[in-house]
Amino acid sequence: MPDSKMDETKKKKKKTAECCGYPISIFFIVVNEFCERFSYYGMRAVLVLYFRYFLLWDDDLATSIYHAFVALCYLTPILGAIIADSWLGKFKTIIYLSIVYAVGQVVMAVSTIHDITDANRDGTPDNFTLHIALSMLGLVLIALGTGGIKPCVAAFGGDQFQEHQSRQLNTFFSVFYLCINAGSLLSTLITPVLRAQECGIHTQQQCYPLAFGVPAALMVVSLVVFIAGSGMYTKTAPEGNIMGSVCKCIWFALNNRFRHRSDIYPKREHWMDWAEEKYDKLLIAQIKMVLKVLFLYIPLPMFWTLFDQKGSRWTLQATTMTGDFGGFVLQPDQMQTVNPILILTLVPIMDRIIFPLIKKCGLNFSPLKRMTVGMLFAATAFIAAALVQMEIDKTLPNFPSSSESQLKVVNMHSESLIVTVPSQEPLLIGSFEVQHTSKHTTAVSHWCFTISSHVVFPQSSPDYITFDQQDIRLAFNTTPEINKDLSLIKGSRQTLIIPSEPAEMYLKEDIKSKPKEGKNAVRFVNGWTAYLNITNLESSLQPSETSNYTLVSQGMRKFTLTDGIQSCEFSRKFGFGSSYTFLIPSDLFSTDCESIKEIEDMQPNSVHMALQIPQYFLITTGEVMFSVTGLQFSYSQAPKNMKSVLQAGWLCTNAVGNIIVLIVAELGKLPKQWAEYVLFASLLVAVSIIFSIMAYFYTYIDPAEIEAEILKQQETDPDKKKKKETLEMEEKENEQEIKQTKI
Ligand SMILES: CC(C)C[C@H](N)C(=O)N1CCC[C@H]1C(=O)O
Repeated sequence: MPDSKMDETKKKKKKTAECCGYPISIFFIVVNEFCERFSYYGMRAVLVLYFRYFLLWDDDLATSIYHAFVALCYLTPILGAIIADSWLGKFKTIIYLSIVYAVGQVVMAVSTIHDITDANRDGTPDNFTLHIALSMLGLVLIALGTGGIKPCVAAFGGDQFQEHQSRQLNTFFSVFYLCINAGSLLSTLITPVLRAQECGIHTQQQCYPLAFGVPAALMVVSLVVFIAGSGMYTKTAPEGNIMGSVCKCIWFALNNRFRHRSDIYPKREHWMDWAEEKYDKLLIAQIKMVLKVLFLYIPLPMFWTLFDQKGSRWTLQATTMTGDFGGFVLQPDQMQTVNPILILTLVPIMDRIIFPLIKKCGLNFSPLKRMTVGMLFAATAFIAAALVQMEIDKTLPNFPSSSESQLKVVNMHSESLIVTVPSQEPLLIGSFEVQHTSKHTTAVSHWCFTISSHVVFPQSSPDYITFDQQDIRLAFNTTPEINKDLSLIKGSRQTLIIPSEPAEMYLKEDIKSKPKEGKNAVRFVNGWTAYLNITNLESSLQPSETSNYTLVSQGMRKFTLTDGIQSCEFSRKFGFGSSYTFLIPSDLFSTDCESIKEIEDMQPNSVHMALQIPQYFLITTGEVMFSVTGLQFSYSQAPKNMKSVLQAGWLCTNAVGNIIVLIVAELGKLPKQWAEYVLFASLLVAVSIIFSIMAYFYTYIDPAEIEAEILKQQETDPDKKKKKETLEMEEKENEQEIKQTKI
């Protein structure tokens, strides 16, 4: 940094107002971060639902675009850091990119107003292309904004502290992290509630404009708060195109090293020293500092690969568990809020109790050691997740493999039927009853036939089901006897519905995995003599027809059945993740719906979501040790003119982790989920061992001290003038290049 500029900064630093040892400007920065994180996580909480239920995308497209957006948000920090450190400085970069961000949020909120294209006022947009285009534009702007400002805000916060405030500087990063999580916690609780409201000009629909509008408003507040602190900030001016100089210096060092590869040339301590002929010692030393830290970051994405699965695999795991806590019911996706809640409690505990205690015990718990231990905590979290998964697996239904089929027979005929399957006991199926046989595999290797075994009804009269090698054949004791050949779908569960007229029997595919989001799948078989309208079903049910599954949430659910003349109500309490087929008998209305029979296609979840708390506790403890420390470390080890760049490098580890999750999700899973968890835990243990070895060879530095020393040396260095001239020439060349490109 030119000496005049450094003096200017020093002068400004002296003027900063303090409160309890902290610069007052910090208040504006942490409030800004709180609002920004509220805005980001609030918008993210309803994004997939917006894709799925407003834009009507399928699950795969919705989740892919969502993950691509998250990855982009953690890649754009590089851009923000380059703009800040090489061109605008952190303050202006934060302001300009926050404007981009707020505009993005507003565009996103506008894209969710269905009325803007709903000319026929039917409640659905008429021009999806416009809504998609607007939302994609909004998301790109948001990604640019949120990612762009992220490395700058943390580094800008650090810049506010003076040399004598190093203890406060460390606490700042913890408070900064607390604000991130307080903002994200509040918004992930609030925005889904806002979405569930109904609003609209012509028709009332789910209120996405409010769910996206409130985060947009918070982003504007964030910007206003940041500008309000303007007069109090310590603003370090950028030192020209530092990133351009860094790239050129590295390129020159590599080239020069290659040109002098022969043994006749004496070796130099570091390959970057080959830039000494042309470049300033200070720049070379600064590049060395950054490269050393970036090298250390190579194994770190693995931590985020595990961490980011909280939102995907762990939430899926929660959908196979029960969230009934007695007084309140927790939905599977709400389990994720345990992470920010724990952050809010664990950060102060670590900072105030655990770390000071470790220090008192005389142990040197250096930042890199903390990060290694953080990784080990995350690995144990995955072992805990594997143990929970094993418990869940014990309660899951025995789904057919890809070479098996499962069949269940439902008899809605007025008389009992008997079914025989070769090499099995004959089965009696009473009228309006269900019969399931135990698993049976035929001798033919490519054709496995399994009949599930949930409920066993008493057997009384003999009749037969037969099946040949490819298909099954059913014979019924009706006059004349009915024979039916059926082809079962491999890897599927099917129900054979035998209606009041057995000759019209048909197969209906059953649900073959746990219903989504912990909901319950229900369907009805209409044994009533006329069509029926049932609440929650898409269309009316013809006589003998079986409806498709419809998903209902946990709790007491009421169904009204009507044939247009008579009606009755049927209520049932549901747990999580169950599936039922309800048989509607011919005496439906005379029994006031009481005679409806239920078949449990799938048991409700029985393992409690509270069992996930240990894994959340472990991963969050790991996060506090890894992420908060990483943030501090990236700031403290960066040269003053590349603080944002190193913050961006740190955030990049998160982006790469996210991308790995995407790839892993695409590549598919191990057959057993618990095995996948153990695999990830083992990989992270291996990576943390590698990281600890790398950390062992890392020497902590005080960049400011090194920089001051080099500057002092250069004062007396006769070569200094020459190198300064070269640098100035370079800068002029740069400027000319830029001018020419503009022309
Ligand atoms: C996922 C939580 C809502 C937030 C998380 N605990 C967290 O603070 N972060 C995850 C990535 C880095 C950091 C953030 O800056 O959001």
